[in-house]
Amino acid sequence: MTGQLRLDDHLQRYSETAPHALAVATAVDAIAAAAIEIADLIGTGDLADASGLTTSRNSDGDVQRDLDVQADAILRRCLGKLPIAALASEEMREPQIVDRAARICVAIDPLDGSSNIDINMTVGTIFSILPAPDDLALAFHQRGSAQLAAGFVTYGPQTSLVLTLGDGVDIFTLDRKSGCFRLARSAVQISEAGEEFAINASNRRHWDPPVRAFIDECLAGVEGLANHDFNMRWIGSLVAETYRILTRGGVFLYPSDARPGYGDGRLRLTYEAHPMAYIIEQAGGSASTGRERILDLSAQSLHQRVPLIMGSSNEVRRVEELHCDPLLVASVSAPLFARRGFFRL
Ligand SMILES: O=P(O)(O)OC[C@H]1O[C@](O)(COP(=O)(O)O)[C@@H](O)[C@@H]1O
Ligand SMILES: [Mg+2]
Ligand SMILES: [Mg+2]
Repeated sequence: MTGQLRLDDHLQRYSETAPHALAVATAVDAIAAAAIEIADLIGTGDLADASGLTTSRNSDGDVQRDLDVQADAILRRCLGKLPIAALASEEMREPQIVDRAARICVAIDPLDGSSNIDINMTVGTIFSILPAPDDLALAFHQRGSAQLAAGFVTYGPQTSLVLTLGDGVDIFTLDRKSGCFRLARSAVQISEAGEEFAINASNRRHWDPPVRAFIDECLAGVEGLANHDFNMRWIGSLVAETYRILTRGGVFLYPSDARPGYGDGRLRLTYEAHPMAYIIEQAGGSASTGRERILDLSAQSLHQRVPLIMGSSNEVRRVEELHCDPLLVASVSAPLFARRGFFRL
């Protein structure tokens, strides 16, 4: 079937199955239409201009780029025509109540990784679709496990839409000639053991001991307790990192650290960590803060940040073990216990 199935056929089939399914399918279809417009916008014009800073900041204090604002406007226009109860965006201070009678709520990061746009790097759109609760004030305070669907689009060499409707993960690629998304990979699975790690290593001195111990293990490779070598990647774009993990396995970490404002890491729970965690788990991987499963968390505020460690289950589990056990952290740091140390020849 790969290469044959179009996203709209896939959605039509799905929309015949569950109570919220038609609303979810319509929303995904609208996001796909918006993504084609955003891909066109990114693909034309001067990237330096498009990445230009505006004078405004979003609710999280980040300076908005021209493209952040335009991507947000395109998505809101496409989604605004649909029966959606509430819409939340990284670029809006508060959620917008759209249609109180509707069955679903949508949260979006219109342009993820936008600080990279001027260097022609992959950026993307992330989305999370939730059931509409009776009290819409609680729309974006639900646990991640309540999500009905989640996905992201990458604007890279190819424009790809990664989607979970709660039954595995499929990847559709934009066929530019016909202007529609076609199935490229279905039932994507992440390997249990990973051989690549991704973290912004410039923050090493600010990390907590368990994170430092884990990265030290990765760096020690065959000479440490991990017992195999790792490669390292850091793209600085969550969508691109997640796509890589879905393709090659491995682990991504944006942990909390000691810098002011980074006590809960950098990534936002509702429209970054929740949808990515849902996708990663649906592909057989794991997603955690280091102490708790991401999908068990519910946000106290819309733009709440959360430490995010996700990818191949073995590596995520190891990070969790290190968070639970200070003695283990100490043993990793002690040269006597290294694989080729005093007690291990
Ligand atoms: O610049 P840093 O601290 O390495 O952060 C990079 C992270 O920030 C992000 O760009 C945050 O997303 P936004 O661009 O939507 O704010 C992620 O894509 C990426 O993983
Ligand atoms: Mg983002
Ligand atoms: Mg963004």
